[in-house]
Amino acid sequence: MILTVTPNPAWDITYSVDALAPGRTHRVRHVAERAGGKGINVARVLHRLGHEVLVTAPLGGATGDLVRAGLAGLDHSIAPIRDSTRRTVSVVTDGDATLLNEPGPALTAEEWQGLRALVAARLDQVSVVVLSGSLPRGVSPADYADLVRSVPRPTIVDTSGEALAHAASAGPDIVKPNADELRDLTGCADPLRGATALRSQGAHAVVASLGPEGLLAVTAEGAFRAAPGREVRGNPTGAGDSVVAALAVGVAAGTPWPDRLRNAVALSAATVAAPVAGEFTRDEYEKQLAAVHLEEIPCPS
Ligand SMILES: O=P(O)(O)OC[C@@]1(O)O[C@H](CO)[C@@H](O)[C@@H]1O
Repeated sequence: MILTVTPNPAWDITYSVDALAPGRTHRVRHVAERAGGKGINVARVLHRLGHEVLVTAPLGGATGDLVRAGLAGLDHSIAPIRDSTRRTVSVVTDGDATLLNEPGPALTAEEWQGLRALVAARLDQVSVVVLSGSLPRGVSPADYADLVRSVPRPTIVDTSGEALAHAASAGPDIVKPNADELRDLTGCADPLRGATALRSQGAHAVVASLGPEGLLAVTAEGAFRAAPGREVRGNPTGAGDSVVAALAVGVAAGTPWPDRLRNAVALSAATVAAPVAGEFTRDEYEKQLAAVHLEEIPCPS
């Protein structure tokens, strides 16, 4: 089983509009609402792929009740919290998404320990742990690194800023920043240099998502670039979560890096083609998989 931890889950609202213009009134063409937060999206993708998955998250208030109801069909273990779970809004135009993410509740030390206890209680059934998304207020990057360190299983971390820096130093198997997160953290404009610098801080592998250009990975088996071979337009929200889901499957199965990356790029591109985060069709996934370009590249010295 793959266990996902979503420290700051959300009720995700997706608005589709023709074009986005700040300061103007927008008539929304379509609204989609669902349980979200990165780890929950990862779990949904894993479930669609046929993998056994367990969602863990803190939830509270009326929004937390909505998220809990939205997890029907996914095995989940929830830490109750006093404050209300957040909402996130994704405004989607043709091929682009603008995100408005509320900060979410502050967790007390007891509530964070409650979440950690849920994770610990199920570890004996788990092959890979995915920790994904932002940290709630009240949880320090050091607390987060401590959680990563405490998990005696392969771990994949997708977060940003100080939380990413601390998590990387806790020695996870993979960290997956996007290009902006990598540049902000390492100060390197070149993602290859950035990924190499982040890996030297302790992560065993760094997989950077580069938007339409695909993925760049620096691993113990070498450095690779993987790019989609078929153009996709749609909603990029959740594309990174599909990358993480594919990497988790690859880690669980012990798949070699080039195949992990091919699967990750194809699944991510298929997710962009679907209207809401965490969705994809098998048909698009398979077409994308057949078209991925993968190359091994020299590691910078
Ligand atoms: O605020 P975070 O935790 O960084 O990201 C949350 C979020 O924007 O990420 C997902 C897409 O990856 C959305 O479904 C979700 O609401």
